[in-house]
Order: sequence, then structure tokens, then C-alpha cells
Amino acid sequence: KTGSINVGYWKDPYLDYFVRLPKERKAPEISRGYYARVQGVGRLLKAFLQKTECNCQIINLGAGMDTLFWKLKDENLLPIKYFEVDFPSIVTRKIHNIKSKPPLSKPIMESHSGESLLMDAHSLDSSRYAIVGADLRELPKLEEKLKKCNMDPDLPTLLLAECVLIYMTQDHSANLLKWVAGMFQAAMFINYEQVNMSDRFGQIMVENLQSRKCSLVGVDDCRSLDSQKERFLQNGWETANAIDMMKAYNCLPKDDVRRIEALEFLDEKELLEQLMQHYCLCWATKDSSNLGEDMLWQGSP
Ligand SMILES: C[S@@+](CC[C@H](N)C(=O)[O-])C[C@H]1O[C@@H](n2cnc3c(N)ncnc32)[C@H](O)[C@@H]1O
Repeated sequence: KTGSINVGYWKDPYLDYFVRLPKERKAPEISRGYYARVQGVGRLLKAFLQKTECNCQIINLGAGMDTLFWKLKDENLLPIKYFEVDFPSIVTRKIHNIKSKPPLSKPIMESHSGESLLMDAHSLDSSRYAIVGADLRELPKLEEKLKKCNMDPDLPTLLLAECVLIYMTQDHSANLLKWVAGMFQAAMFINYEQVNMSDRFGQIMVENLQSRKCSLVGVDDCRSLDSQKERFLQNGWETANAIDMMKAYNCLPKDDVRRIEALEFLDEKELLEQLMQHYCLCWATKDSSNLGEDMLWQGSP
């Protein structure tokens, strides 16, 4: 994301504290893809926050160095509690950055109230923000750790997974989706990741990622928009929607598109389209969090 921020696609004053800025520019089609992703996820997320009036919790699964907590704090849109989950080694690195950089630690302190804040090398639990070191494939331990940080099954809950489920086997991600559907009264799940991976372009993407030692054990669920929806409907979710990122891009406000398209010249429109057709935004709901496609993607071409 950092390369695209440098060129001015969008602002994220916090990412810099976690990730070293790359010297080289990203290809414009990649930056436009990132832009559509950030805007698309943001649109679903804000609809959920608005609908629940922020009386909800967010659980960011496989959050990595994501900075959403700080951006929501700046926009006065913090949920009752925001959780992040990732492997303990990633969590330790993230906490080290938070502890050593006041622009990251201050907002956590400011939003904290009540008992003393827990922050050591491996865990962080404040009243509004917690980072949990856990493996998403080990559900009993995950549940125990989240509950210890006051996760509330009765609160409307938004689960977010960006480029995470593809790294888990079909069985492991199905178990995770089933666990979430069974755990919360009202929930929405936003999943952003690859799609259409069985066509020629998709196969090349898989080969490229595998050559970088990324093991895509969940790629079978990324065959099509239908397979992305099915995994939710088969695991306890009531509604599921999926759009490819070309559709998300085409639904961006015209002024936004004019602005970002003026930032860099794009030679290969076809490559942009192919790339965008191989990532998708999928959202599933259960109970009252019924956010249909019509409401969120009005004006689509
Ligand atoms: C490609 S990164 C995406 C990070 C972040 N969601 C983003 O979009 O910037 C995938 C993340 O998922 C985490 N992850 C993958 N499998 C996991 C598992 N079984 N348990 C916990 N975290 C996992 C990785 O450690 C990594 O941080």
C-alpha cells in the first residue's frame, strides 16, 4: 500500500510507522487496485458502523500491520472495541512498533478508560483496542484469548479478513466461518482476496505467488464469485454477496476516479481490468446486519 500512498492515491499517516516506504513506485494498475480495495472495504465498514451507531465490535483477522484502528479513532468512528488477531510473532513486532512510537501509542492511551492497560512484549489489551496473538486454525484457543480481552458475543460484530483466508485450507477457513456464525448474534464478514483463480491469468498469479514462497492452500475457494459466496452460505451465514474489483472500481464516485486517474498515466487498460477481475470483495451477514448489495452498490453500471 505504501507505494500508492507516496503517489497521493490516499492518505495513511500511520502505515509509515510500521512498514518501511519502498523506494520504487508501484505500477499504476496496482495502485488503482489498492485504491478500489481501500474504498470498497471502507464503504462496507462505514455502512456497518453507521447502522450500529458504533455500538459494535470489529475483529480484524490476520491484521498484519493494518492501521484501521488509528484511522477510525481520527474519524471519531471507533467501535466499542476493536480487536486484531495474527500469529504471535507478527503481534510481537506490531506491539514493539506501538510501544516505541508515540503517534501509535498515544491514541490507544487516549481511548483507554478504567483499569490499567495491559501492554507487554506479546499482548496488548486496552478498553478499546486489543491485539491477540493466535492461530486462526486453532479455534478453542482463539475464542479463549478473545474472551479474555472482553469480546462480547452479544454485540453486533464485524469480521474483516483481507488477503488472509487464501492462506488457510478450505477446511480451516470453513471452520472459522462456521465458528463466527455460531458465536455472534448479529455479524457481518468482509472478505477481500483473489477470485477467478482457475483461468489462465489466475494460474499465472498463483505461480508468481508460489515462486515467492506463498503457499495458497485455500485457492480452491477463490475459483469464482459463486465459490466465494458459497463458502459463507454453507457455513451458517444468511446472505452473501461478492463483486470483483472492476465492479467496485466502476462504482467509485466520478470525482475520485478523475482525481486518481490524473495522478499517473496508465498505458495498459487491459491489464488493469484483468488484475481487477482477479480480486473480489465479498460480504456476508447474519441476523439484523442485513446490508444488501442494492444499498451499497447503487449506481453500478
Ligand atoms: C497478506 S497478509 C495481509 C495482512 C492484512 N490483512 C492486510 O491486508 O494488510 C496475511 C496476514 O494473515 C496472517 N495469517 C495467515 N494465516 C494465519 C493464521 N492461520 N492465523 C493467524 N494469522 C494468519 C499473516 O500472518 C499475515 O499477517
